[in-house]
Amino acid sequence: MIWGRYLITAGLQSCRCRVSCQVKRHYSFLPDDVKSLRAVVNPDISKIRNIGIMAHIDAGKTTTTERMLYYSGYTRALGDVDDGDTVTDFMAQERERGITIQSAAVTFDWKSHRINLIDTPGHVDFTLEVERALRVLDGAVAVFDASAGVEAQTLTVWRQAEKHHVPCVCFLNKMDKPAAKLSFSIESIRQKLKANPVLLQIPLGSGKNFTGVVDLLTNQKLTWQQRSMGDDGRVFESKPLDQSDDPELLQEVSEARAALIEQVADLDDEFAELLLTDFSDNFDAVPSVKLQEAVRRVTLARKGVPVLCGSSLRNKGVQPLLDAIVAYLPAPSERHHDLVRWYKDDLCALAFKVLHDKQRGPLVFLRIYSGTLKPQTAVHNINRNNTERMSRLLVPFADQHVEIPSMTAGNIALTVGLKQTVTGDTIVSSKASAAAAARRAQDDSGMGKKRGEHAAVVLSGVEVPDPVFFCTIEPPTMAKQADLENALNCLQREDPSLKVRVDPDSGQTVLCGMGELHIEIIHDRIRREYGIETHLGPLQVAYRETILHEASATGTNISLSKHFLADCVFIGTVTYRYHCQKGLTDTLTQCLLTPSGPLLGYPLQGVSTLIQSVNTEPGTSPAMVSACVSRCMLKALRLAGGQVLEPVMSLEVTVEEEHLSSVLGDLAQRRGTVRDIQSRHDNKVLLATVPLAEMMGYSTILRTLTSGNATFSLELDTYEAMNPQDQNTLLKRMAGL
Ligand SMILES: Nc1nc2c(ncn2[C@@H]2O[C@H](COP(=O)(O)OP(=O)(O)OP(=O)(O)O)[C@@H](O)[C@H]2O)c(=O)[nH]1
Repeated sequence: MIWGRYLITAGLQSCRCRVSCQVKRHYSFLPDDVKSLRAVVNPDISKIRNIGIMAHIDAGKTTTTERMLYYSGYTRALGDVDDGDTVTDFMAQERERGITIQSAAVTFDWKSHRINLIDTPGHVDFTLEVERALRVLDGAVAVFDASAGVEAQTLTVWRQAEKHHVPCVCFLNKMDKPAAKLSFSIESIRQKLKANPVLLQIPLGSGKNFTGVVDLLTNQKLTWQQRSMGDDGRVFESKPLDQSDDPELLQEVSEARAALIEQVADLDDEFAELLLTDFSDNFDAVPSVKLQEAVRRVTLARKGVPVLCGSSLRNKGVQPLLDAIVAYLPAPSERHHDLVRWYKDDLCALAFKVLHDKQRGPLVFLRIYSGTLKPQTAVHNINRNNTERMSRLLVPFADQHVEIPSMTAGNIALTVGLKQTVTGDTIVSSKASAAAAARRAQDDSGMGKKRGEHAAVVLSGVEVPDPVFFCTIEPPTMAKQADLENALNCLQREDPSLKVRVDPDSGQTVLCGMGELHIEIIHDRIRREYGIETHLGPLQVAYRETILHEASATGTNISLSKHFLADCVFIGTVTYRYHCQKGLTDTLTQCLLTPSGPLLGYPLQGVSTLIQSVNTEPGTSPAMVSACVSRCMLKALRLAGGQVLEPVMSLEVTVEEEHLSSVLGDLAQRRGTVRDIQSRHDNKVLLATVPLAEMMGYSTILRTLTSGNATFSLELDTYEAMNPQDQNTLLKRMAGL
């Protein structure tokens, strides 16, 4: 039985089609034999590493994760994305398409350390999934295709890691490719990520002849001899470099080691001092353990990123990467998590992911920051201000889960029974514990009660970007509407980037998502997981609107014998003032927060409102004020003139030179603007901006234009005003003309 994979590289996603399948995985100790894990359910916090694997699509995250699981003893057979039988890509869509959609958590042990690893998606439509994972991780491995260096999505996830101050290790994968180049990749990390790469290894051989690496800290030569086709790379040779080795290699290693020592000394004062006091005669004599300690300090301080290389697919270089995770990435106790100190030893955890399981209901992933989590106990959700009972506690092994009696700070746990909890919620042991933490926070900061108990003791979540695409979704029959609503509710709890609303005019349910692929996957999941064959309307772009100039309007609303007057003025600066009767504030605020544009009813942006006065008579109802303010606003908006803003994407296309001109010609017809054309080996990398509305179905067109020899990535850049001609065309189309 074979899973075939057709890598159609010119795609919003790389599309790998299933031919036929019968997936059977062999887990080393699952489901019956989980002794090794149970033996150390709660390891010492210094031995825990909560890490994520992140990269551009197709860099090899899942392949690398598979090798880690295999070498750690977690699986007994190597999974392969191309065969659709990896552990972490367990959703049917992931296996069919060969891409990661959901971040999956796996727990395994490596050299007496507990590694909680999250494999994150590379496709831009699922960026939020990466950010949610990074929010709760202590370190990350950034995987690169060594022939491509830093690619578009790597930049995005790198920025996310920086935002959450997550120390990283870089892994230059695919060193077996003929175009793989160490110096090019290092330079692109330096240039594009503005990071400080600290090279810890030198590759042995290149392309097909890549056989291993030299560890610059220890001067050990690590070689993986491919004895047979099916060699799993578990066994490799480690021996010191000696004079019998190739003189060129000796020279290269000696220079690279000297450069490493110098670089680390520049970044770490303690190491510099050690060199100058104890090894001033011969820097090279510095013990590797001292160098390793210094590299660790540099990594944790995020002054530099260790760089390793290998080829996961060819089973080379993954064990040293695991060693590097343990050696250089931080334990939970080495990370500073604000707020946690207010809880002392009380439970404080963050819900960072929700999954719906048909049998067990919602499964909530929690990162425990302090205290201990136990099953069959009640926990308090600060964000929702409710208390829920947790029935079971599990350790996540991708789609397999092992039940455990308790879990301590620093770990990632999976809970059953929390039905109200949503991604981003803070979970504590009780309301009293939250109040005690709030008191500690106030005492410590010297701020009075005013600061707000809630804000002080809640862990910050993740910002959810606005969706850029939407379409209507309809059940096959009205009888299925309730089922569809339930499915959408469940999917929304899992995925905060999915928005669902009801169109006020047509009453239709509208799905709003981050891209074509995102909406396609949601549609597919409703069919497979909830058994509802829905119909999707045409995909539409989420435009915005703004006004052209300032305007003011006055309105009067008369009801029975009561009347009042409201004047609204729209101005260009951010000012918001209101003067009204007590009790009407909320109504007015609500009215101002949800205005829609005058042209097509899209959300307004860049508009500020000043209500000059609201005059009411005694007994005027808030609803009347609201209606009057709305009317005034509409009037003022019409007077202010409308302008449609359209989402403009940054596009990166990597294409063979011979196809460049046809890609450029096509882009011109799509109202694209070319920003730069760079060379990458034999390929050209085209950087451009293009309106999202012009990019529907681009993957198919690009595939045709380039005979499948191009890849592209698309990311929201900005919203721009449409020119009058394009705007008119859009208005006519929307009006059905
Ligand atoms: N030549 C070569 N190909 C590799 C290597 N590692 C992975 N690949 C291939 O690259 C493709 C993508 O690998 P994945 O592991 O799915 O990459 P990913 O980063 O997890 O992809 P997404 O989750 O979809 O973002 C697959 O066809 C792999 O077989 C490698 O070391 N060398």
